[in-house]
Amino acid sequence: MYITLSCLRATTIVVPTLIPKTKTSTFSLITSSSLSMSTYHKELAAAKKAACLAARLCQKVQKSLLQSDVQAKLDKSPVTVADYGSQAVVSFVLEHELSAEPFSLVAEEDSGDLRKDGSQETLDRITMLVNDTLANENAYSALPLSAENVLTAIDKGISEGGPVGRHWVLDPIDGTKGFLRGDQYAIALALLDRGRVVLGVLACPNLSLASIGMQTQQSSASQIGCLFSAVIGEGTFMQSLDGSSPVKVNVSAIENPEEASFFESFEAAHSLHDLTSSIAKKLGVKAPPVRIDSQAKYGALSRGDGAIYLRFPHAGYREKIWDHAAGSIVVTEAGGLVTDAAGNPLDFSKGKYLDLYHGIVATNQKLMPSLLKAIQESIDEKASSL
Ligand SMILES: Nc1ncnc2c1ncn2[C@@H]1O[C@H](COP(=O)(O)OS(=O)(=O)O)[C@@H](OP(=O)(O)O)[C@H]1O
Ligand SMILES: [Mg+2]
Ligand SMILES: [Mg+2]
Ligand SMILES: [Mg+2]
Repeated sequence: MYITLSCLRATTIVVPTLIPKTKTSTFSLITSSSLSMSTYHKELAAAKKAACLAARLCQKVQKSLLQSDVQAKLDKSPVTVADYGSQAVVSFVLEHELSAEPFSLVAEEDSGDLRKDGSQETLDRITMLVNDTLANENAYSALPLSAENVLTAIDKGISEGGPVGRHWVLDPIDGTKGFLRGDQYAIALALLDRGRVVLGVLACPNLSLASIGMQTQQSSASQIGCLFSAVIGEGTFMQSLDGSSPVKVNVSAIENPEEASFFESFEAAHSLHDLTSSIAKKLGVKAPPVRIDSQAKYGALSRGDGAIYLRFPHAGYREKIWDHAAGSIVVTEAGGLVTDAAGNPLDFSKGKYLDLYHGIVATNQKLMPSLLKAIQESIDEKASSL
């Protein structure tokens, strides 16, 4: 039996489907034995709803991006009306769907620049986008939101996180540069419970439902827009952003590194492409790197499109938890491993930043030992050549 799951219906339960698993597919469908009410089912439904609504806002903006929609932050990185609007929508929806729980949100954006003189027009545009996005949500009596309400919703993301209690972690648009290019980006939302990631949702509006891996022929007719979701101990699922039934996904089972392909940042400034190419060479990887923006890389990895994700930022860069929290649980619940370059698990309990040895590595359990060895050799060689 099928029941369509709309990701916008916050209370919908995952429903069993009974189609046999194909030999080549890394997807498997949910069986009735896996149907259980998880500890985080309410939070998962709210997170999916928030991410889908935010994705809708982002899609609307990406279709008709105006020059005035884009600004530079203090660190010179770009931010758009969609980053702010997405953060306001997610913050508002989570707080209203889970009103019985204390609400703490660690998020990338804040309203500082929007409160400055000369920002009124931008703020009005964001407020209009947020209200348009939430217009059909009749359950929210607080609508329509004023500009001040929108600023308040954005600033709920001020929490520092940490090892105590629950904290939502949000990147309202991960891969803003990809978003601006019309390429990949993700709305990445996770829940920390006592410092551990227990739930993650990744909305990837420009990612096809079909594989983007090297070996698979891409169909231009493939539907675009994926929603990945994972709850601790329950696996990772993928569905279309407009609400198909979720299918269970698994990371690649490839054991021979020569057959593996790897993902890395599109932006060379975000990861040392020369180091990753040396690692790939040592491993015997034949395929060229697949460079795509954002945590869409984690989503693609979770369904086996590629076998490895390598991320080695330039010296001095500190990774933020919102760039990895949702993606890491999406991969680990699909059977993969996500560690730093020494094989240590990522520690999300330290506040906004991750303390890492060199970089972040994700792959399956079989490939990880040889991958870590190749990484260490490449790091040592690079250090001795300096
Ligand atoms: N110098 C440097 N090094 C490493 N990482 C950086 C750097 N600067 C930014 N960022 C973060 O990278 C996030 C974008 O993710 P990706 O690198 O995977 O995508 S992309 O290739 O850059 O498009 C991006 O996330 P968003 O700001 O949400 O887009 C940043 O948090
Ligand atoms: Mg980001
Ligand atoms: Mg961002
Ligand atoms: Mg940013």
